[in-house]
Amino acid sequence: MSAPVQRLDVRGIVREFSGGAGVHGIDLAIAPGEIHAIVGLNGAGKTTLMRLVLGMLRPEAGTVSIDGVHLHDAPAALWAGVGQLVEHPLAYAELDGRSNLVVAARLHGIGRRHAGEVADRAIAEFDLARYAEVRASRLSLGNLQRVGLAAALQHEPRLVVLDEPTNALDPAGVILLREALLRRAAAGAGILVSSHHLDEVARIADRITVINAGRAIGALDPAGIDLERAFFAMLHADDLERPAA
Ligand SMILES: Nc1ncnc2c1ncn2[C@@H]1O[C@H](COP(=O)(O)OP(=O)(O)OP(=O)(O)O)[C@@H](O)[C@H]1O
Repeated sequence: MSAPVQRLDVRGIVREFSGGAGVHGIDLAIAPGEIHAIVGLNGAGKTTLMRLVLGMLRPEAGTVSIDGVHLHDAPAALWAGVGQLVEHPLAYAELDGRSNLVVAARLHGIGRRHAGEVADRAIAEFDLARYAEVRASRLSLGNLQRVGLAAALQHEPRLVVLDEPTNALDPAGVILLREALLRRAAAGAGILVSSHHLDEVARIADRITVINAGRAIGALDPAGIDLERAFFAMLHADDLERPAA
């Protein structure tokens, strides 16, 4: 029997910056229905890895496949099945929240007739009704983040990539996002998420990969009891083994 197609399959990906920073050969796979979290200190390479996965950065070596399709062969339609929030929330400052969502839905291949309906569902899902008609430029950071997350998830992507998505969220937003991700995973999406909040990650992730100095150095057990201690022990052992360049 052939191996099932992974939502995301990253093999030996490398992108090095001057001074030795970057990503130095990471393998990572996400099966349908799986939530895979990456954790690491500031500058470990999480965002760089996500930018490589999304084709925003070109790798020097290694491959990325989404649903079995190599990125360099990827038709535009493949991106309609991806939802991402890496760096700034997608938002046109002069458009209100709902209009931003309609534009994002259209960009992800949702037809004109359905885009409004999709946006309205996302507004309900992220509790944005009060802000639907507020210009993006006037939204608080957290509400802008909610709009960005809604835009990343509303078209029901098969692969979701989110970089530190809870950073600007209030506790209610954190819960809404958690539920939104669990629903997508239950429906078969693969989800890659980075975070600095080990406890939050442990609540939703099936797998947690630790990134240090541009490498994947091990996994944390989401059901483990003292994730923080295990995390720092892993970093410490890796730093001893491979002193900083
Ligand atoms: N375009 C670039 N040119 C040079 N160096 C870069 C570039 N992009 C990232 N880096 C460096 O690569 C390393 C990894 O950065 P990256 O943003 O991937 O880390 P991160 O794990 O996402 O960190 P954080 O938790 O702070 O967001 C850092 O040392 C960063 O300064």
